[in-house]
Order: sequence, then structure tokens, then C-alpha cells
Amino acid sequence: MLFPHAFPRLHVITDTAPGVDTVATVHAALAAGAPLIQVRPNERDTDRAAYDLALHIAELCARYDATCLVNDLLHVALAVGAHGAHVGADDLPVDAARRVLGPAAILGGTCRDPDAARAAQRAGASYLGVGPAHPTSTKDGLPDPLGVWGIRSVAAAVDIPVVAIGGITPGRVPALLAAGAHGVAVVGAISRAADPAAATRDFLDALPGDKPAGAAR
Ligand SMILES: Cc1ncc(COP(=O)(O)OP(=O)(O)O)c(N)n1
Ligand SMILES: Cc1ncsc1CCOP(=O)(O)O
Ligand SMILES: [Mg+2]
Repeated sequence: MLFPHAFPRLHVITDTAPGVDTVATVHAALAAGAPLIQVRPNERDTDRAAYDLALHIAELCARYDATCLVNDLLHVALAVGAHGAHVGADDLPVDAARRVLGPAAILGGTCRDPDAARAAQRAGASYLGVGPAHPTSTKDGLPDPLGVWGIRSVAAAVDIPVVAIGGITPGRVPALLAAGAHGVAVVGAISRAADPAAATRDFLDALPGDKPAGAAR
């Protein structure tokens, strides 16, 4: 398991919405210092399209010394040499994902309540993605937002990092940190910002410790 102080606090998740230049947005975020990118291919993508996107982004992450995770698709995570993956209720269970990825990989699991969080930790999750913390239009079919209180109840139940997701803006970060979140995962507030690099810097300013990873090698 990773120790929380070493685990990235800003998770920038790729956006495949129409009109978004996914790779350009990721590049801007990395250049601004984003420490971790989660590749989240569109569910309608073929495996080949998901692989191509993930490989491109894994190579960019390597240039910026950033962590690269892949959402859902464990075989793609392994194939592109990502640092790990994230799974939720429609994906392989955490214990199965851990067996696929091996003991050293970073493995995130989506949880929304303390019991599920404790179970995911026991099953081998390295961190938890908890949300939606706030209303979001990025993903359909989500339950009502958990609010800061919901994040607090999950964070209090586990000793692995909790990453709040859903409707996160820089202004919402302090209350989430005070509730026990280790960090935040962001799609729209970065990818749909007029200036994704500036938006990334705003998040980094709101988070402790996630200093820019440095210039491209
Ligand atoms: C950090 C983080 N937290 C939660 C999620 C959501 O995962 P999941 O519930 O499996 O939903 P999809 O993203 O697969 O639609 C996440 N990706 N990252
Ligand atoms: C994938 C996912 N799971 C819960 S909220 C969410 C989307 C978060 O996107 P945004 O940061 O744009 O609200
Ligand atoms: Mg999923």
C-alpha cells in the first residue's frame, strides 16, 4: 500500500466528451504540474481505441514523471505499462482486479459508504474514489451527491487515501480536505476550462504538497 503523503492529491481524469481535445488537455495539465492522469476511455470505444489513447497518455505521463492510471480496462492498463487502474461497481471487483494487476500496482475502487470502503480496503484497494461529492453532469445515472458529510463518513472508516470526485472545483477543495479527503479527482473543471493549465494550477494551489512534477524530460 502507498503511504498517503506520497500519493498524488490531484487526479486529472480524461474527458472524451465531444469538443474536448483529450490529449491536448492532458498535455496542458501535465505541463502545469498535474501529478496523476487517469485515462477514462469512452465506454463506446473499442479496445484498440482505448489502448491507443492510453498508450499516448502513458508516454506523456512518463515524460512528465507523472503517475498514469487506466479506468476500468485492466488489460489496457497492463498493456501500456500504466502504474495501475481504477474499478467501480460495473468493473471487476477489487480483489479480482488486485489479482490481475499484481501486488505493486496502484488500485483504486469506487465507494460511497463506510462499509463498502472498509471492504474495498480489505480487498486490496490502494485508494478510494468517493463520489459524487457534488452535482455533476459528466456522468449519468449517479446517486444523489454525498456532500462533504458523506466524504467525511467514508474517510473516517479507512486508512487508505480517499479521493473525492464529482463536481469538484478549487473552491470546494478546502472543505473536502477538512472532511478527511486526501485529494480530488477532476474531469470538467479542468477539461472544459477556458485554460486547462491555469485550472490545473488553481487546483494545485488549493492542495497541499502536490508541487509541479517538473519540466518534460
Ligand atoms: C478517482 C475515481 N473515483 C471514482 C471513479 C468512478 O469509477 P466508476 O464508479 O467505475 O465509474 P466510471 O468512471 O467507470 O464511469 C473514477 N473513475 N475515478
Ligand atoms: C466518473 C465520475 N464518478 C463519479 S462523479 C464522476 C465524474 C466527475 O466529473 P466532474 O469532475 O466533471 O464532475
Ligand atoms: Mg468503472
